[in-house]
Amino acid sequence: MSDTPWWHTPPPRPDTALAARARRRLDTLIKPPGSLGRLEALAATLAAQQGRPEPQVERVHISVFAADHGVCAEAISSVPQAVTAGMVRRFSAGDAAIAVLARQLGAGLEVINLGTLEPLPALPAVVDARLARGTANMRTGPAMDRETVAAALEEGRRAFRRAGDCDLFIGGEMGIGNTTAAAALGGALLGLGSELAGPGTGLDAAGVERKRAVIDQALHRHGPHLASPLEALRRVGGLEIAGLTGAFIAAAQARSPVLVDGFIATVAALTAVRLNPGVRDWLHFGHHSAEPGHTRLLQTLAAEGLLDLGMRLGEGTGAAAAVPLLRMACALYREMATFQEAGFT
Ligand SMILES: Cc1cc2ncn([C@H]3O[C@H](COP(=O)(O)O)[C@@H](O)[C@H]3O)c2cc1C
Ligand SMILES: O=C(O)c1cccnc1
Repeated sequence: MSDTPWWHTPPPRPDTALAARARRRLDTLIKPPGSLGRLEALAATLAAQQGRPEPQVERVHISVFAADHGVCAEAISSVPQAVTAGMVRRFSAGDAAIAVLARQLGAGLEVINLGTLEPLPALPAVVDARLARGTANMRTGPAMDRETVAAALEEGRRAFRRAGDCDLFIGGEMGIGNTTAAAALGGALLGLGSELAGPGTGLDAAGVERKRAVIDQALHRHGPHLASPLEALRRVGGLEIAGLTGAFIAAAQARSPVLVDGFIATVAALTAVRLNPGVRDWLHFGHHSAEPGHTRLLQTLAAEGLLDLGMRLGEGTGAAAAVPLLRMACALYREMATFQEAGFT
């Protein structure tokens, strides 16, 4: 038995020989070299990650982690906290945005309730894994205790394992107040203050100022403890952010490519990379969110979102919207003729 927690175990490296082979093949296809732009790099990277000469993104699984936030007591969101549980019901009913997109893609969708304020009845496609009645208010104390953050990471790993043998994993989140937690956690990881805070669901300028003050007070209160990414996650993060973090690490450890969503999911991805740097090799970024702090997060991860549609919803929607591009990249790679096959000289 080792004392090192599972989330520190480095993932394998993608197969660079397969990536090189894929790039060579791409240059033989009937097009000017490089003319399919980032679709070419996508196909090569997916081949290397999947360990397959012919990459594919047929089987997609989406896990949406949901939880409430004690910091909502500080009036940092434009909507009431009860919307978190309300949306879990809509995910289950199949008429929320991510449920519609999952159907469009033929993707699996599972919701993991890590901590709505009130319990929910048993619902189709919802796993009841409530660890707490939401987090505690980060402004006045740690959001979670040590056991809870470890359990939330573990629930993320379990959710990924339930996804089974998929070609691509997407993690989404639902939690009113979680752009405050994500901005605080991102600020802690980057050694910033509240610069990453933005309107979230729709705060006005005065609301954003209030949100920034709450984040600055929380960061000040937790001070030097935030130097550890796990402590930062525990003190100013959220249950669903920890679930996402655990799922991303587990996916990388199992050689599964991950398509990261917007602002909150990217903070979880950054947390995963800080806990376990090799995770970065397994991440793709679906889009560039309209939440202003996303730009800085993507830069830090040397990442570029595939789409830039002004989306700012979360739930995994910005990642789901990019899946057709990944599918096209794979189809082009697999199905285009080579110059030789086409008889060109
Ligand atoms: C109806 C509704 C559905 C959502 N689905 C995702 N979010 C998004 O908004 C929330 C974060 O924003 P804030 O920090 O400002 O509360 C998260 O639940 C996120 O997933 C939603 C928000 C609403 C209102
Ligand atoms: O980019 C996101 O994920 C986002 C932005 C605003 C609100 N909820 C989610």
